[in-house]
Parts: sequence; structure tokens; C-alpha cells
Amino acid sequence: MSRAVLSAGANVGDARGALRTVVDGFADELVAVSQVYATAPWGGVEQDDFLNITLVVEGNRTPREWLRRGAELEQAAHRTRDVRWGPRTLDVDVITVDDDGPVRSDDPVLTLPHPRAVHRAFVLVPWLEIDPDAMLWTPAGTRRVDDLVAALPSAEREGVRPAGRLDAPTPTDTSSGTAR
Ligand SMILES: Nc1ncnc2c1ncn2[C@@H]1O[C@H](COP(=O)(O)OP(=O)(O)OP(=O)(O)O)[C@@H](O)[C@H]1O
Ligand SMILES: Nc1nc2c(c(=O)[nH]1)N=C(CO)CN2
Repeated sequence: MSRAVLSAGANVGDARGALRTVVDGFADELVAVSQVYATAPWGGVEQDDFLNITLVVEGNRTPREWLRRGAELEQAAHRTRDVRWGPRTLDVDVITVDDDGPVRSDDPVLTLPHPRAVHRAFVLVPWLEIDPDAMLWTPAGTRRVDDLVAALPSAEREGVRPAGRLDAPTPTDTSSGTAR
């Protein structure tokens, strides 16, 4: 048995629907899922905001099998790889795997813990929602996720905004003022 933290994101097409396929795809192994967050794009590519969720899953899978299942769901969402850190229909990242302690790997196919998670409010803020005591191994030592979030630039934190639960109806946009 291992426990994994996964991050899913989408900003092309039906992003909320794509995130729902991840929750459905891991339904039998799901321990917790955050609400949806609308997040400013990370990584310097100009593009639409993302929707992101973080999930905790547990089951009889190796780290590679968590990655493979995520990749299957990306493919089902017709994921294409064009621009690094660019727009996508669905991205599923493995953030950590715990198997009697955090799995550490420098393998480029699956690097664990995910080396960029520590810089990503769109991963850490939803993770904290579902696990307020979460810890993350970093090369500088094991850190509390709440401390990592507190250490991020405030603009990064403020770019991550609650956008409702996945099972809730999509919030209606009341800002356009077109109803008359
Ligand atoms: N922890 C990990 N989670 C997901 N993919 C990983 C991980 N470590 C290595 N990879 C590899 O990274 C490759 C590229 O992944 P992807 O295209 O999703 O990158 P990205 O989302 O653009 O960037 P980032 O890796 O910064 O999230 C994948 O084919 C996968 O094998
Ligand atoms: N806010 C946010 N930014 C991103 C995301 C993501 O899921 N959310 N995924 C990316 C793909 O590598 C690049 N940038």
C-alpha cells in the first residue's frame, strides 16, 4: 500500500469536466480531494487561468503506477504536449508518494517528490486544505506545507482563489452585467 498526493490542472476546454475525470478515475482509491481553485498561470507562459485540484489517494500501486494512471487520464482528455508549462486540457502530476516514508527519486521519468511543487501555490494551497499537517521532503530538509505556503511571495498565494467544489454546480459569473 502506498499513499500519493496528486495535483491536477486544466485550462483548455471543459477544465472542470477534465478535473472530474481525475476524481472519477481514482474513485476507488480516493482519500481526499480539495475544492477547485482558479489559479494564475505559473511558469511565465501567457495563457488563461487554470483550474486546479489536489488529491490524496491510497492503494496498491507503485509510484510508476500512480504516474501511469495519471497519464492515462491525460490521454483520455486528449492531452497534447506543445509548450512547456503551456496550456493543456489536463495535467496530472505526482507530488509525493509515501511508502513507509517519503519515496525519493531522481529519475527524470518520475522525480519524487515533484521538484517544483515547493514553488507552486496551486499545488500547496489545495493540499493544505485537505491535509493541514502535510509535510514535504525538500533537498533542504522536511518542511511543513503551511510554512512553505507562508514563505511564497504573496502574489503567488493571492493567485490561487477558491472556485467551488467539483460536485457543486459551476458558479455563475455575476460580474458581466449582461442580464437585462
Ligand atoms: N513527479 C512527477 N509527476 C509527473 N510527471 C513527472 C514527474 N517526474 C517526472 N515526470 C515526467 O515529466 C514528464 C513531463 O511532464 P509534463 O509534460 O506534465 O510536464 P509539465 O507539467 O509541463 O511540467 P512540470 O514537470 O514542471 O509539472 C512526464 O512525461 C513525466 O514522465
Ligand atoms: N496555475 C497553474 N499554472 C500552471 C499549471 C497548473 O496546473 N496551474 N500547469 C502547468 C503545466 O506544466 C504550467 N502552469
